Amino acid sequence: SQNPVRDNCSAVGTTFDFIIIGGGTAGLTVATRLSRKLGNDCILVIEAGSDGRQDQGIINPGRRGSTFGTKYDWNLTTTPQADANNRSIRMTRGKVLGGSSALNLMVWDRGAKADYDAWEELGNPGWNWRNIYRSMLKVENFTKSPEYGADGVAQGGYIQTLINRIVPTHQLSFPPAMQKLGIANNRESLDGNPVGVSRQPSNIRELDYTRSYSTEYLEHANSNLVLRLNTRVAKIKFNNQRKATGVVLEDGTVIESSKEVILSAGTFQSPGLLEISGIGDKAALTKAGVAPLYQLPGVGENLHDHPRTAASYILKPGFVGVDRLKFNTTYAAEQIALYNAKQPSRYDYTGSGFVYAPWSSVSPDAQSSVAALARKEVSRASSVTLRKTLQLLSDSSVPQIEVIFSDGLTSIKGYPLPGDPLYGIETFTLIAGLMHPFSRGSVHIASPNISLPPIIDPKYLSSPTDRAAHVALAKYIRKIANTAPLKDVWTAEFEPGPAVQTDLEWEAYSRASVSTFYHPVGTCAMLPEKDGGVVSSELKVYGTKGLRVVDASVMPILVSGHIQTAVYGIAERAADIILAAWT
Ligand SMILES: Cc1cc2nc3c(=O)[nH]c(=O)nc-3n(C[C@H](O)[C@H](O)[C@H](O)COP(=O)(O)OP(=O)(O)OC[C@H]3O[C@@H](n4cnc5c(N)ncnc54)[C@H](O)[C@@H]3O)c2cc1C
Repeated sequence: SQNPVRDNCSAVGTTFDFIIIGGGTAGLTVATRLSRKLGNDCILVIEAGSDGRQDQGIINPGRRGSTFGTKYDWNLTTTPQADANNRSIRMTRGKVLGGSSALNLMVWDRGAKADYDAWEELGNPGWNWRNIYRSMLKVENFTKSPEYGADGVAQGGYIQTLINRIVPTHQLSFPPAMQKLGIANNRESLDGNPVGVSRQPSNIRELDYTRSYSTEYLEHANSNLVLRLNTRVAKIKFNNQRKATGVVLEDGTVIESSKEVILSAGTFQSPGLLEISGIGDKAALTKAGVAPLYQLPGVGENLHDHPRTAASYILKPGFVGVDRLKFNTTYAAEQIALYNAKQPSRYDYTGSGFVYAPWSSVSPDAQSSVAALARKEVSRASSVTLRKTLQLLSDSSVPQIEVIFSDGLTSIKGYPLPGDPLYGIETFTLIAGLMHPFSRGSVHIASPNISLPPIIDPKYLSSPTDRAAHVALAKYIRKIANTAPLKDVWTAEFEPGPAVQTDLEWEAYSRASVSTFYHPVGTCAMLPEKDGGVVSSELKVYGTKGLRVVDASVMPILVSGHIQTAVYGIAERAADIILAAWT
C-alpha cells in the first residue's frame, strides 16, 4: 500500500469502517483489496468458522474431501427432492477461514466468454467477459507447463495454480478416446473457449504441493484488516432510512460500520441474512416470523447448480490409482512419506482431465431433443435468466456438458467394505454435469433465529429438459468409457452397472443418483429489480444503503465451468467498484 496504514484497529472494537460478513472465498479477497488501498480505514472480517490453515485435511490435496461432514462443514442438506426419489442431498459448504475455497476440489477453470457476456446482456453494464476475465487473471500465479499453452492464465496473483504433476497411467487413454468421439484437444481452455478435451490447472502451491486458497490474500493484507473467527453474525442493522449501520452477533453484541457492510456469507447464507434483517419477499418473511422492511421478492430465489451424474469402472490388474490409499496401509504410508518429503506422491493428485462440449458434439439426437424440450419449457412468460439459458443452448461455443476423468471411486454406492469380494478394486470415475440447467429452486430462512439451518430446495431435475439432458449425459459417459483406447483399461462397470440400459432405466438412475457439483448460485442475483434482482450492477442491495453482496450468490446465471475463479473475479471487480466509491 502507498498510503499510511493504521495499526490501531482492534478485533474486539465496536466500530469499523467496513464490516465483511463471512471470511470465505469472496470475503477475504475483497477485504484484502480494501485493506491495501484504504490504509486509514479499519476493516473487520467476521467468520463463523475457525482457522484451518495448518490442518492436513485442508491443505493436503490427496485429503480433499476428508473435511466434508466435519467441523469445517456447515453440514447443510436439501429438502427431500421430489424429482430425485425424495432424497435429501448433502450440501457441503466451508465453515472455516477461507470458506468453501478451503474445502473445494481445486479445479481451476472459467467457462465460456458468452456465459459472462450474458450477465451484461441481462442488464448489468460492465459485467462482461472482457472485464471479468481481467479481474480473474489478477487472482492467479500460474506455474508454466508444457501441458498448457499461454492464453487464459496469468502470473503475479496470490493464488498459486499449476498443472498437477501426477497423472495416473489410465488417464492417458482418455484424450485419444475423446478425439475418436470428435472432441479435439484444447491446450488453452481457460481463455474463454473451453470446448475440447484438456488438462487444466489446480490451485496448488508448487513449492510444497499444498492447497492455495483465499487465505493467501490475508498474507498481503495490512494491519488495518482484523479478523473475528468463530463468530457468527445474526442480523444486519439498519437505521430508519434503511442504511446498514452494522451487524448484530449471535450473542447480541452490536458492531457498527461507518461506511459499508459487505455480505459474503455465500449462496445459502447471504439471502438468509437479508431475510432475517427484513429484506425479502414479504409473505415469506411474515411466514418465518420476521417483520418486513423492504419487499424484494428475488431474495433466495433463482437457486441453481450444475446437477451431477457419474459412472465408474473397475480397472484391469496392473493399474495403480488413488483407491489404493484406501485399502493398502503400507502403500498409503509410503505415499505420505513421499508427500512429506515434498516428492511426487499420490497425495498430490487432483482430477485434471476435462471435457467441455456442446450437445452437437454429443449427438445430433440429444441436441434436437434437448433443444425442443427447452423451447417448450421456456415460454414468453419465463424468467429472463431462463430465456438467456435457452439462448446459450444454441451457441456452439458454449459448453452444455462437462466430463471429468477422475481417478478412484466417486460413487453413490460407495467403496466396497472389507470382506466384500470387490474390496481392493482400483477404479476410475467419469463425473459429469449439465452446465446450463433449467431447474430453479430457492433457499429461505425457517425462522428469525440464525442458528436454524436454511430451507434449501434446489429442485434438482424438476425441469423436463434437465431430466432428458441428464439421461443423455449419463449415456454419453458410458459411450466414452466404451471407446478405445479407454475401453481397454477396464474390466467392468461398477456403477451404474449393466442392468441400466433403457431410457427409463437411465432416468431411474438419474433420479436415484443426481447430486451437486457444489456450484449453487443465483440467490442474491445481480439483475434489474424488476427482473427479480437482489443487487444492482454495483452489487448494492436494492432498497437499502451501505450494503452490498459479494459472493457466488450474485451470479445471475451459471457459467459453463467450475465457479471459484468467477467468485474470485467477482470479488476483485467488487473491490474496484467499492474503492472507486471511497477514494
Ligand atoms: C465441496 C466443494 C467442492 C467444490 N469444488 C470446486 C472446484 O473444484 N472448483 C471450483 O472452481 N469450485 C468448486 N467449488 C465451488 C467454490 O469453491 C465456491 O463456489 C466458492 O468457494 C464460494 O465462495 P463464496 O465466497 O460465495 O462462499 P464461501 O467461500 O463458502 O464463503 C462464505 C463464508 O461465510 C461464512 N459465514 C456464513 N454465514 C456466516 C455468518 N452468519 N456469520 C459469519 N460468517 C458466516 C462461512 O463460514 C464461509 O466462510 C466447490 C465447493 C464446494 C463446497
